[in-house]
Amino acid sequence: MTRITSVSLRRVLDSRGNPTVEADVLTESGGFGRAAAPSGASTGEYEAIELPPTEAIAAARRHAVPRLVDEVYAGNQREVDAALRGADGTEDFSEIGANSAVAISMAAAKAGADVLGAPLYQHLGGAFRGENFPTPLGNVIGGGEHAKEATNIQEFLAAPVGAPSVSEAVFANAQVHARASEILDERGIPAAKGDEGAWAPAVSDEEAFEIMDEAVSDVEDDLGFEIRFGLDIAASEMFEDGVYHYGDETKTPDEQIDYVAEMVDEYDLVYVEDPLDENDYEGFAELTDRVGDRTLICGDDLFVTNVDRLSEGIDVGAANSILIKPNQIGTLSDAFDAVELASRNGMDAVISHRSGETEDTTIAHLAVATDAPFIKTGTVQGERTAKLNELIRIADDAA
Ligand SMILES: C=C(OP(=O)(O)O)C(=O)O
Ligand SMILES: [Mg+2]
Repeated sequence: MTRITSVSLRRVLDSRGNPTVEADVLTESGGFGRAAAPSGASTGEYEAIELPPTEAIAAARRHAVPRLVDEVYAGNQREVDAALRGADGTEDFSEIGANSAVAISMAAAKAGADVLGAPLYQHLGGAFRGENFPTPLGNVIGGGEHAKEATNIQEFLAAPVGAPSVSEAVFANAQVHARASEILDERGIPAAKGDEGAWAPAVSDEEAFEIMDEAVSDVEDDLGFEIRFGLDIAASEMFEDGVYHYGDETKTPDEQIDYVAEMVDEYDLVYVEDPLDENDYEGFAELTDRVGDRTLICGDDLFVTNVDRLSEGIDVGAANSILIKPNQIGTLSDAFDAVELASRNGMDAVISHRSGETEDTTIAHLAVATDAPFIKTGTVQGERTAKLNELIRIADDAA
């Protein structure tokens, strides 16, 4: 029933206006799945390889499509993803491109779900999923690689941890985003938006902390449930010549650890992603030791959704959380393996978008399927609201 009869690939636009790979998968009983690859700007050094879409499509047509069509069942995700790995033959998908691989992997999952008549989150997560919903981490203020002339810290993320429902959480983040805009106006600070729709004002990180704190407190008072905030520091992007660059100022790795630990306590941060360079397992371990009892220290560029890098991190206690981005590793099976390894070791897996996105909503289903405590997928702006609105629909469907 779910035998794949066709895989087609095309170039479509992503949210930055760049081309990306979209895949359509059809099965013999008429099941259909469509998915598109996202794309990062602050990519980790150890991510699977994204090829220029035209090259990725040509290579996937040559190597992967013949191994899938009439050979593999879309309902068997492990088999689909093993065929993709076999077709590629490298560790990092440098032959067919992680962009082709992830688009096909996700499209096959959707085609499998379509044939089974199950929502994607249930097909991926099983009959017992749909009970728990992730708290959305909403990017409200940001800079780094996502916006020029803005904060050094890449993302200031609202976290409505006390929201009674996923819908109320989604709307709370939108309200924090709107309140941050008012505060910027009150201070006479103009702000464009970055790649993910966060405000990108030319303010210091210190001022961004203050604005975020005020916006979160105001909306918390208004809505009557707990809202905190967190960060994606994306520190690898700041790290050069052994120090972290904050504009003209620098911090040594020890100073960076002290700074992040102080911010965790001063602002009661619930989440800190990539506080240190992607090669500094020991620094991550020291920071996790200091503040890991009261906040999530999450590895994005550190782990790149890769079980080998995660295993190294587990050995030294480098973090208590991992960011999961399917396109960093290339298939849903690999992403699930990383989630499972993390949860077997008491770590939280947070599902995430990329800064370059499409209307694809797979990660909303993935977050519910894996019981993720958080999903990072923006706050406003179409390619972000596509996932947030899908989460609201999933909650309705599961009720
Ligand atoms: C979403 C992120 O940005 P990018 O997709 O640019 O890596 C991130 O760093 O977590
Ligand atoms: Mg990150």
